[in-house]
Amino acid sequence: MPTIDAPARKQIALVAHDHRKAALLAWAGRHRAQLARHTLFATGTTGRLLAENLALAVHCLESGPLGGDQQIGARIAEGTVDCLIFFWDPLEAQPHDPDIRALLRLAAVWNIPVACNEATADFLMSSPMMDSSYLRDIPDFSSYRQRPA
Ligand SMILES: O=C(CO)COP(=O)(O)O
Repeated sequence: MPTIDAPARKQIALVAHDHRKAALLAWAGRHRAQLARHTLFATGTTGRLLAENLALAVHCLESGPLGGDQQIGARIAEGTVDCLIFFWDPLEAQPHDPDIRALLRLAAVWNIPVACNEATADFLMSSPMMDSSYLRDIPDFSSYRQRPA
């Protein structure tokens, strides 16, 4: 099975919907020192809040509803995301729901570790695999790519 070598310094994508941003900020504050050892990127507003409140270096993409979720999805397909922390809001419909579903779908396709709440995010951060090299299996899509049209 093909693998991607996720190095000790991970590329972590962070995303939170508006009603979940406070929870993500509180969570990120608890893990700030560890997060700072990785490469962080985020949808626009989430990234700005992380940078302003926690002084973390974050590559800010476009705001989610304006295409930020799709930008992260594209990076997943390109193999440049090692982990996704996505505090999505289970209690409010989002105008860009198709983009959100697409992002979560691509994370499943490419076997990306995903946390959608604090408890799972805690588990991810406490994993020894987060701070060391990790060989992530990716499915062998060669026969799918070569299927007859
Ligand atoms: O809507 C989002 C993810 O679906 C988050 O976008 P912002 O970080 O720009 O608020």
